[in-house]
Amino acid sequence: MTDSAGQRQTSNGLAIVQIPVVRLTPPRQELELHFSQVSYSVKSATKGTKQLLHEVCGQLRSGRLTGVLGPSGAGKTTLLNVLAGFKVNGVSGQFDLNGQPRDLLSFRNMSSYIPQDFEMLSLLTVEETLRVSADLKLPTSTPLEQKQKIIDDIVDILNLQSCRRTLVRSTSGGERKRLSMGIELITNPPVMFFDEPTSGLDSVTSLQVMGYLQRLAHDGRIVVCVVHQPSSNLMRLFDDVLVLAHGELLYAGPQAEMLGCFQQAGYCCPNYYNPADFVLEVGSESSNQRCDALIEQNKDRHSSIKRLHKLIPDEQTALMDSAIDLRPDSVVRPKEQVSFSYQLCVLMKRHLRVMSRNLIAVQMRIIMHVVVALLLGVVYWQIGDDAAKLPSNVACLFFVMLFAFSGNAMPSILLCLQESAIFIREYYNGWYSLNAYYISKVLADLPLQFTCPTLFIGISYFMTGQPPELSRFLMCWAVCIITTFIGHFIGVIAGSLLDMQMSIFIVPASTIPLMLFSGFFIRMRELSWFLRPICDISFFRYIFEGLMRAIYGYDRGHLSCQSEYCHFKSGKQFLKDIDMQGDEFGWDMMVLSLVTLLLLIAFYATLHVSIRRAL
Ligand SMILES: Nc1ncnc2c1ncn2[C@@H]1O[C@H](COP(=O)(O)OP(=O)(O)OP(=O)(O)O)[C@@H](O)[C@H]1O
Repeated sequence: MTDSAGQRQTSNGLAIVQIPVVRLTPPRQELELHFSQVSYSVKSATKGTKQLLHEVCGQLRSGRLTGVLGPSGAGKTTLLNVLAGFKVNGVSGQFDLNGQPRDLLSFRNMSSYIPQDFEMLSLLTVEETLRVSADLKLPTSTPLEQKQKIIDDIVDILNLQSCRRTLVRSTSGGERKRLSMGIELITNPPVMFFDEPTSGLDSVTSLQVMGYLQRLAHDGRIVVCVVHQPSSNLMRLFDDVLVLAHGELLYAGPQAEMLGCFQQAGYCCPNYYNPADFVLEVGSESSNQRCDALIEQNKDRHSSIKRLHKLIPDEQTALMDSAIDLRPDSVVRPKEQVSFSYQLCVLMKRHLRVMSRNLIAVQMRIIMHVVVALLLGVVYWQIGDDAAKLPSNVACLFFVMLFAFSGNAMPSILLCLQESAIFIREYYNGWYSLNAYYISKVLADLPLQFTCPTLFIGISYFMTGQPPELSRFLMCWAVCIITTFIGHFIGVIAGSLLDMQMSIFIVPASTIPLMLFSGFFIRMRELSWFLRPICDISFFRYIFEGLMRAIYGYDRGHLSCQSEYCHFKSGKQFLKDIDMQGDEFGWDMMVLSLVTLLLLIAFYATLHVSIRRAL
């Protein structure tokens, strides 16, 4: 019987995955990656150097599904990263591809790596996600029909027809796993690495996902996947296995021969016992002689397979590693397939599409600006021209500054947090350059940076009764726009550099104290001499000064006085009293533009740091 998920029940009740008949063109070349004496160490702040892999040996072959097994903390993910070429610093040993020393860059070009937490943009549909992948990963010369055919084939192969037009965030865990495979399958890579592709899935969906992996392998690819604790059903799908314990390989070879090798070393698997559970239990034992026997046995087995290549001596390895250290980017990152302008165009379209669907960071932000502007208008209704209410009007303008800044800084943190991991993965897969991502991100965010402050100042300016002069309105609008830019860039810088908790703490903690030096809470001449320089670097000072000058400067003349006594009747006199005399709006804008420029540069540097840090 076949169910809707494409599964058939056998007479003994086991679910068997029905793989659709559509096939991607099998990879042309047969590959065999042999690795020997591979070690990997990291420098840790507390313990000096820590060795995570100890001279492991084994091989990966086309047409075979290889499972990486081992207890938690054994080094499975680390080994996968090293084999895939994602980790280069601190790696030593020999990697041979079809008998020749592996060229890391071309290997990275022909392989794909699907991490456990494969981040995708949740506001694109399944088909749109595959299309972006096709647009950026296939050469520009690929005709549109061919791209569509590849997408259709992948949708069929991975059984994604039913959710083709569903947003990624609404898909099930299994569909998301299959989509992550689909994204990487666009280029039909001959080598695929998967880290825990079944994590978080139920046993039937896990079997289905593993069935797809087996199919990809049997089509002629090297497919390697880490599986935490495979059931006996899953275990049967593996052709080869790598069994890790404490960073050592206990066994690397065909699954059929695994239990025999363990038996030779004195470990006998009981009848009717899941072999995966058995090897995990052996691997969990603390190091003893029999485990050492397994490790030695595995090393002997693989050194006899490949004695032709001399190992890289330690000194030479160290040299190679330090060379890699200097320019890791160019070593592990394949070159982009499409031109810079095409990358920019695809990324812009994607950013805008995602933004248009982003309820919290975009739609709610727009609504919030309108609602707060109306509230401000009601609270400070028509006070702008009344000299008796001048202090209230100044508080109103201070609020405008505060809201334009924080109403954009905080939501922008969210915009970047969601995208950081995706950017790093796509960048390292050679989808686009850092410059293309940076420019598209800055440009695509611009419409929002103009819409929100324009709506906000447009409503609040007239409701609060500020002077009905176009030039003064435009000056206030310009200050609000630039304040929004500053808030936005501070938000995205924090969001791409720090995690959510830190960003939400750091942004207000580092900016709100600067408001003390804006000239609103205390006049500059009243500050202690050693605090005055802070006013010069507080961008809030220039924002507030700009708003004050726009409203009260430039020959505003006398304000109307609706009370018996008004202390400040002229704008000029008031500005003088708060140390903001002089019609220097241009100067304020120049400083604020400089701050924006510095933040733009800082954002670029932040993206650069985040890609270096990911290596
Ligand atoms: N950068 C690092 N610095 C120090 N130790 C690390 C670092 N990365 C990994 N480790 C340690 O290396 C060991 C292997 O980690 P790895 O993530 O490869 O294990 P794993 O077998 O995939 O575990 P799990 O199945 O629990 O995901 C762990 O003990 C881990 O704490």
